[in-house]
Amino acid sequence: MNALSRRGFLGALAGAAGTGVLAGGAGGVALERARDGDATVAFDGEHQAGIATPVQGHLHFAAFDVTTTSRAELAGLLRDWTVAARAMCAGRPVGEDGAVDGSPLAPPEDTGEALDAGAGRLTLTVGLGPSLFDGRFGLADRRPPALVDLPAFPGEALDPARCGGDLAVQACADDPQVAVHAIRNLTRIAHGRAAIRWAQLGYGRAASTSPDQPTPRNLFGFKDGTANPGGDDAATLAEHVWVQPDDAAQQHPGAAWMTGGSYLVARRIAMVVETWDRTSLQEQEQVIGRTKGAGAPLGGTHERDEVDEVDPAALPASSHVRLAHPSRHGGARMLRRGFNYVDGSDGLGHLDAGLFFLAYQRDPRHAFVPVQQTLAAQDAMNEYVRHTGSSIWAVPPGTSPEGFWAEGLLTGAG
Ligand SMILES: C=CC1=C(C)c2cc3[nH]c(cc4nc(cc5[nH]c(cc1n2)c(C)c5CCC(=O)O)C(CCC(=O)O)=C4C)c(C)c3C=C
Ligand SMILES: [Fe+2]
Repeated sequence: MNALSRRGFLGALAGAAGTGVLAGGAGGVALERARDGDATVAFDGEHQAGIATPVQGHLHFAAFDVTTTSRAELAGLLRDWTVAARAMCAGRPVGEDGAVDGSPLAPPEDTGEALDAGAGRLTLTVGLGPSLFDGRFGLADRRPPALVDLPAFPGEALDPARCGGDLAVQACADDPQVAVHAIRNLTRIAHGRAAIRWAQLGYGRAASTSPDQPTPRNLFGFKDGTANPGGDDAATLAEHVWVQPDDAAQQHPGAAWMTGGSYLVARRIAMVVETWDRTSLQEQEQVIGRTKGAGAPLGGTHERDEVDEVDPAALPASSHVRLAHPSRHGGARMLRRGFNYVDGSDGLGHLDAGLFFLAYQRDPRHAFVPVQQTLAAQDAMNEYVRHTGSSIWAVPPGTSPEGFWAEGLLTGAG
C-alpha cells in the first residue's frame, strides 16, 4: 500500500468507525486493529500516550541538544514535531506529500522506511530536561522543583555521552522499523534547531503496564513488572504518576503547566550477564527476592502474592524487591516501562547488554531518588549491574487536537 492509498485507507476507516483507537493519554483501552500493524494509539488526550499505554515491543529513545537560542524557534520545533508525531502515530507519513508524492527534484518529506508498516501502535512521548530551563530561553522561572538534578549515587559509572539533554522523545511501537523511522524523521525536522545527543534502542518490553499483558522477563531471566501499577488503574496513576493541580501550584506557581504531566527517569543499566549466568539459581532468587519460574516473592507461592505479606525470614534483607518495595519508601510507587537492550559486545568477551530503565512518577524526590539511594547502598543486585547512563525529564501533559507539545510552558502564563 503506498502512502496515498494507505492514508486513504486509514482515513476511510476513521470516517467509518470514528472510534476504536486506544485512548493512550487517558489510559483508555479500546483497540482498533484494522490489519496487522495498523493498530493505532490516540495521540491527543489529557496525558501523553506512551506512559499508561500497554507497553509495545520496541523502543527507540533519543535525547536532543537544542542548538538554537531562540525561544520562538524552540516553540516552532515543538509545534512541527507535534504535527509530524500526530501523523506518524495515526499511520500517516510526515508532511503533505510524504515519501513518494512530492516533487522528484526535492528530497521527500518523509524518509519512507515505514511506508508499508502501518502505525504499529506507535506512541511518541516528549520530555524536557533540566538544562532547557538554564536561561537560554527565558524559562528559568518555570522549572518545576520536582525536576531535580539527580544526585550522584554510589557505584554508578556514568558515561557523560549517555547522560542529560534538553529534549527527549520516547518512541515505542510493535515494529522496530516504525520506532526508528519516527525518531529519524523527528531528528530530520529538528535540523538547525536541535541535534541528537544520545539514543538507545530497546526491545522485548522489560516491564508490563497492564495486567492483561503476561509479565515479560528481563535479561536475568526474571519476570519484571509484576508489582507495577496497572495502566488502567486511574486512582493509582493519579496518586503516583500524574502531576496533580496542587503539586505544581503549591510548590511553584510557575510550574502549573506540568499539571497532568509526569516525570521520567531514564537509566541505562548494564547487566553483567556472564557473572550472573555462573551464579546458582538459589543465589539468583535471593538477589531478586522472587522465584525465577513463577515470579512469586520468596516465602510466597504466586506471582501476585504481596512482598510485604510473606514470611520475612524467607526474603533476604538485601534482596532487590524487599529494598525497592513501597513499604520502605513511604508508599512511593513508580510506573516502570523499561526495555532490554543488547548493544553488541565490549571487545573483552562480554555482551554489552542490560536494561534501559524507564520510570514515570509524580515526583522523583519521593520516588526514584530515595529508592535508588537505598538500592545503591544495599542491593545484592549491585554485584551484577552498573548504571552507565542517566537522565531526568519533565514530561508535559497531553495535547488537544490543535495543540502542541509543551504549549503550556512555551506560550502559557505559567
Ligand atoms: C530505583 C529504582 C529501580 C531500579 C534502578 C531498578 C533496577 C532493576 N530492577 C530489576 C529487576 C526487577 N525489579 C523488580 C521490582 C522492582 N524494582 C523497582 C525499582 C527499581 N529497579 C521497584 C520499585 C520494584 C517493585 C518492588 C515491589 O513493589 O515489590 C523485580 C520484581 C518483579 C516486579 O515487581 O517488577 C525485578 C525482577 C533489574 C534487573 C534492574 C536493573 C538492571
Ligand atoms: Fe527493579
